[in-house]
Amino acid sequence: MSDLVGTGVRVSVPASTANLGSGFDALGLALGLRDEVDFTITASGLSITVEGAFTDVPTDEGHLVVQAFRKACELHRISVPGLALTCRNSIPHSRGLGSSAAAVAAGVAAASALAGREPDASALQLAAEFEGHADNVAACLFGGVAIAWSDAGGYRAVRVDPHPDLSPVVLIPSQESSTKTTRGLLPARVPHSDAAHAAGRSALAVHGLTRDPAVLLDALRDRLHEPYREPAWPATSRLVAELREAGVPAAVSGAGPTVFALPEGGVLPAEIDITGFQALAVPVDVDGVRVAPLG
Ligand SMILES: Nc1ncnc2c1ncn2[C@@H]1O[C@H](COP(=O)(O)OP(=O)(O)O)[C@@H](O)[C@H]1O
Ligand SMILES: N[C@@H](CCOP(=O)(O)O)C(=O)O
Repeated sequence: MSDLVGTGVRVSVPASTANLGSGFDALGLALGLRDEVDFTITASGLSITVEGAFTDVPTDEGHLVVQAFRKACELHRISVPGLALTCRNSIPHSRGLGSSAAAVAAGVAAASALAGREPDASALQLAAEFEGHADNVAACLFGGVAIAWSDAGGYRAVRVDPHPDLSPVVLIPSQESSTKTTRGLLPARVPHSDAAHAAGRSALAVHGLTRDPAVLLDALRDRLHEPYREPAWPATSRLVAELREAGVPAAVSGAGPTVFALPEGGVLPAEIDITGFQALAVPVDVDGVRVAPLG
């Protein structure tokens, strides 16, 4: 019998907004909207309880948190005879707010904790390999602004402190959009001038997110993914354009269809028409994943 039976951890994971416009597949920002998952190691079987606003997920081995947890347990050589999971979901699914990255990060962080480890570079590697988007995963694990990349050694990221004046508003439509589907809209090649545009703007975005938010209106403009994905969410593209026109730094959040905006003081100009979107002011999250023993 595993000596873990009867023990457990509570994991709290933040939402994240990836890309920040010009930083396609590279930049992420953690947001203070959290899912919470309780993992209890039992003698046998699998039970999953899902509470909260977003409950339409499998309740068997197909559950994303379970899949990531099992994979990470294998890596840490942890034997888990049975598992009881209670999920309290607040991050909207398939809206571009990193719900899948949060689910995977929760599973990986729980296994790390049972192995007596803090979530570290190997947790990033495992979670990003599993989920596919290191920009979301790094922001979710480590909080703040993530700069992510990959090389022959795997997925890497650095965390930088966000500027304290960032006051994000996310505008969430009821429409869902699958990240996998909209990645299929991206071309294999882009013009050299668009690549150069992205290099400059994404470097500027890091400066804006950390040192000088005044440059963000320019910095968040993108040519690498937003124009190609527009057919999947035309209303999102219109709202991003309207916000930029009004001087508000804005971008498509992740693979959409949520709109990410940084209005001054966290208040959108009254003239912006947000019909069809739910506006939610969410603070920047600086903590990343939190893990505590279940008591
Ligand atoms: N908390 C969760 N528990 C289980 N599965 C989840 C959870 N969050 C997300 N998922 C899975 O991930 C899918 C959404 O992933 P994706 O299309 O990448 O969108 P998002 O931008 O929300 O990450 C959901 O349909 C669901 O299958
Ligand atoms: N860089 C990825 C980010 C996907 O984020 P999500 O929150 O929509 O899953 C992409 O743009 O595909």
